[in-house]
Amino acid sequence: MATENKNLSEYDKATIPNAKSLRFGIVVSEWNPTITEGLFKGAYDALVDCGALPQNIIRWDVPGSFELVYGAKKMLKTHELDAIITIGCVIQGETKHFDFVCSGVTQGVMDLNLQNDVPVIFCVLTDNTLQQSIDRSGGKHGNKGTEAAIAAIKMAVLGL
Ligand SMILES: Nc1c(NC[C@H](O)[C@H](O)[C@H](O)CO)[nH]c(=O)[nH]c1=O
Ligand SMILES: CC(=O)[C@@H](O)COP(=O)(O)O
Repeated sequence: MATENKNLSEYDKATIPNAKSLRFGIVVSEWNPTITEGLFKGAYDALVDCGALPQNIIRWDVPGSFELVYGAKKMLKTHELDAIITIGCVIQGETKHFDFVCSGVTQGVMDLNLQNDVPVIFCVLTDNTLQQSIDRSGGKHGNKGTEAAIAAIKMAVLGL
């Protein structure tokens, strides 16, 4: 199902574990800040709506999506967390740089999940246009940050 057929912000709290005892890290890319701030708000608000305590949500900012992986790796080493959300917005430009940034952050986040016991959630938009990013960060398709927060809660308690 494509995003256009699913609202990213919809969730049923009755199906979400209470997050009051969970600790979250959120690493946010500074590229396309209007978009990434919208994604962060979606994630933060959903975590709190599901019971997470503000003092248990740590935010670090990094220059771009390519740095999300190092930021999450360093956060894992310095904090005891139950899940990390990486937030970025990569928009196609004139060159192939888009391809390498997207593949790098995608593989890097996957590697962190394979190498550690803390789930790292991939909340990185990889869009063709700014409008697609607007639509997925609180626009007509909802907010991928909200979706990422729900994934973070579910993965934090997986197997418990
Ligand atoms: N073009 C975008 C970038 N590019 C910057 C890289 O992420 C990285 O910071 C740089 O190559 C230095 O290592 N980053 C985004 O997050 N979004 C873009 O659209
Ligand atoms: C994803 C990028 O790095 C890209 O937006 C940069 O734009 P360009 O490919 O025109 O240099």
